[in-house]
Amino acid sequence: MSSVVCQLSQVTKSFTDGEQRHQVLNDVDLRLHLGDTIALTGPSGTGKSTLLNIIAGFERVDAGQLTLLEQDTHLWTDNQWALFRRQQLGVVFQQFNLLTPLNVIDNIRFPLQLNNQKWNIWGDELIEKLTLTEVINRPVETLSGGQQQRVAIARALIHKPALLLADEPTGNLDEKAGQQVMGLLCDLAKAANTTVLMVTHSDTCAAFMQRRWHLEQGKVHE
Ligand SMILES: Nc1ncnc2c1ncn2[C@@H]1O[C@H](COP(=O)(O)OP(=O)(O)OP(=O)(O)O)[C@@H](O)[C@H]1O
Repeated sequence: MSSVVCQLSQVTKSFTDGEQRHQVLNDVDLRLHLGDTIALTGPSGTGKSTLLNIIAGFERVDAGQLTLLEQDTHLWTDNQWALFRRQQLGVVFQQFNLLTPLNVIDNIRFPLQLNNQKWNIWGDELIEKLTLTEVINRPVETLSGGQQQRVAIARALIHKPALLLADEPTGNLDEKAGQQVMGLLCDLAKAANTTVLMVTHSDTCAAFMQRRWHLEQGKVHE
């Protein structure tokens, strides 16, 4: 049995809007093993991004347990969360979220710098496979959407994180660019032995993942 990268046990989360309490997650149990690739689908507003935010430590659970790399996060300090995010987590968003004053190579290098690591052959491979060689010195804001998302994937995987969280990574791309990005994301995550949890509204994108989970009315169903 491969190791467990992320486990949620009876996780509950709600938000308060004025007088109203809105229960988003209701006793959610799930487990991600090393190398899993999972698509998370579900109607708009059901809590898919909230679930990713909880796993990334940007939101805290109301009740239940979140285990990351077999450590209970309940008592993690802000520093422990920062270390987990820096060393073990990659994120890809719909809006790319690149560092716009920087060029392509400096965006990709950024996580390595945070971890005091040097550029290595994996970085060269990422650039080649993501066909970024020609644009390596260009400011990222001058690139197409597809190119920017390929930079975001390189930046998310450069430190070979245990877990990649992707929130509608193809949402801003046309179908052709979206499928290309999905294929590359899957191949490179596999090469890095990175587990992927990806939120998507697209059946085509979900089909790139090994498994699919559906979030509705506070529960995750396989
Ligand atoms: N920080 C917050 N404060 C208050 N309510 C929030 C907060 N974050 C999310 N919510 C609410 O929680 C619910 C779930 O939001 P979330 O963004 O997780 O849904 P989603 O499934 O990702 O939606 P979409 O598919 O439209 O992106 C929504 O009703 C949203 O308004």
